[in-house]
Amino acid sequence: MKLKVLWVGKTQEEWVRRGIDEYAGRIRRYVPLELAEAREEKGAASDKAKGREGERLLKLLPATARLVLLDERGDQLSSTELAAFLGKERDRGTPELAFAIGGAYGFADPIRARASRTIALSRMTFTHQMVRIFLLEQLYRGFTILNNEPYHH
Ligand SMILES: C[S@@+](CC[C@H](N)C(=O)[O-])C[C@H]1O[C@@H](n2cnc3c(N)ncnc32)[C@H](O)[C@@H]1O
Repeated sequence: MKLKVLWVGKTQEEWVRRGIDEYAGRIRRYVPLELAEAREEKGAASDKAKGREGERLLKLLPATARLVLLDERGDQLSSTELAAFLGKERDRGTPELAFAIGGAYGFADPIRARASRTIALSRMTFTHQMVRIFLLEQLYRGFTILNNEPYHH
């Protein structure tokens, strides 16, 4: 199984880029991982912006990929539940599992309709930049749990 993490807009801060590189490198010890960026829509009303950004995210998504959206209103999982989800997708032969992080206004309905599930990292709202690191760290943690490695306590 391959992983793909999609997001909207450039990574602005150097320290966020370093965090992404760190955890992406760790995840790649377990599975191939691709990171892909959709262009941010600037200067449009929020509904238009999230609609256009959603279309761009969908263009980056392979037809056979299962899509998981990150959204503060989604299902809240523990790290072990996320690990179990990754393991289940791997074992059922999912070729590509994609996680998408929205832009400043979140997701429009068409991309929500394409998703298999929606998960929250917390009920709190984080910046779409910081969620990149939080998600990648949780994916890495999930693989250490699946491999019985001493990272998750
Ligand atoms: C600034 S938030 C968007 C907030 C927007 N008000 C909304 O309704 O989605 C940008 C993106 O970061 C991600 N995000 C922020 N907080 C999150 C959380 N607690 N759990 C999961 N994803 C989160 C989501 O993908 C969201 O689309």
